[in-house]
Formats: sequence, C-alpha cells, structure tokens
Amino acid sequence: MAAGAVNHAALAGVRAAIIDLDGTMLDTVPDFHVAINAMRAELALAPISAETIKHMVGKGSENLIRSVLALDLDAAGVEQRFEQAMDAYQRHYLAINGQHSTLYPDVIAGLAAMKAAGLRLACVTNKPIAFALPLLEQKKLRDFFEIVYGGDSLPKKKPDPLPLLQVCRDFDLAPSKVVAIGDSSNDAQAARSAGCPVLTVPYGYNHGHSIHETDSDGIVNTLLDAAKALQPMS
Ligand SMILES: O=C(O)COP(=O)(O)O
Repeated sequence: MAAGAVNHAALAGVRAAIIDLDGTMLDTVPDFHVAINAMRAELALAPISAETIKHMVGKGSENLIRSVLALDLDAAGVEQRFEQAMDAYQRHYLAINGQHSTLYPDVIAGLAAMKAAGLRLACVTNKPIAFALPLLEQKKLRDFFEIVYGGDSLPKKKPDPLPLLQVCRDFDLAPSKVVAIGDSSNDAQAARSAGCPVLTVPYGYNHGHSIHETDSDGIVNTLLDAAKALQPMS
C-alpha cells in the first residue's frame, strides 16, 4: 500500500495499539553498532558497518549475534563462539544502552495523541526486556505503556502472534480491536497471524526490504500520522 493510503475499514473500532520499539520509536542501530563492534573486538574480529547491522535487527538478540558471527565463521564456528559473543555483546550493550539512539520524529506527539484519543497502549519488542525497559525509561516513553513485552518475556517472539495475542487477552479485547504498528514484515506477519490490523512506518529497518513489499493496512509516515489514521474511533 502507498504511504498515506490507509484501510480505514480495517481500523474501525480499534481500542488499543501495540507499538514496536527498534526502528519504530527509536533509531537504535547506532547503539547496536557500538556494542557489536566492541564484542567483535573482544573476539578479534574486524569492525562492521552500521548499514550491515541495520538489516540484521528485528528478530531478537540470538538471531542478531548469530548473523553477525556468520559474516566471518561457518555454522560450527558460529555455535562455538556464540556464548562468548553473546556474553560480551550483552555486557557492552547494557553499558551504552540508549546513549547513541534517537527518537524518530513525532513519536512522543503520536503516543500522546493516541492516549488522548483513549487508546490503550502496549509495547511489544523482540529486544530483551532487560534492554527494553531502561531504554524506554531513559527516552521518557515508559509511562505511555500499560504493558511492555520483550523478546524473552514470553515463550515465543514476533513474527509468532503469541505476544500480540497475549496483549489482546491482557486488554480483554478481540484482536480486530488492537492495531499493531511496526517497521518490518516481522511485525506485520505477527499481526496478520494474530488477526490484528497493522500499520507500518517506512523509516525503520525491515531486514533490507522496502516496506512497500510488506502486507499491511497502511503505511504511515510517523506515529502522529498513525494516531490521525485511528481517529475518529467508533
Ligand atoms: O530484535 C530486536 O532486538 C529489536 O526488535 P523490535 O524491532 O521488535 O523492537
């Protein structure tokens, strides 16, 4: 769907929104870049570019670290170094979490507008919860959300629908009343499998693909545009 064209019928009656974190609210690639290259230095591996990392973000830490190691190592080598790499990565990430990350335009205004319109808000990210919560606090986002689930909060993460369905249960709402908003096919697939409508933003990561290739109920340029697309609510 083209940016700005929104399937209003699919969004009618929406009462809550599930918002993704990395690539949707915050540009966190600069944090990933610093932590991953610090980890790679410990493992005597050469630094890699932010652009390379950008395409690997969104499917959780394990997937990210395996993808980063696979740039240099075969499958057996990846498994052999995985634990050491993960320990180093987590230590470095927690030490700099948020320091290099920035809010995308109109995130706070968008969340405030959704709240003002009476929408209940949850954040569902594949980021580990121990990274996600301090980051949300630091960027003054935490208080917008009644619920925050990280990639390790529940038995399955996006693109599995489970975290989205858990939010629907928590809010006691049918999935058709809960819109998911994210930057990637990972978010859209989870939403489609859960039966939630989905809006995407075009500025995030999406594993190196154009967001126009992703099935959604509309592409919104900012979270403020998402809030406008969700009004008037029935
Ligand atoms: O994979 C991650 O760490 C971030 O994932 P998210 O896009 O679901 O926030």
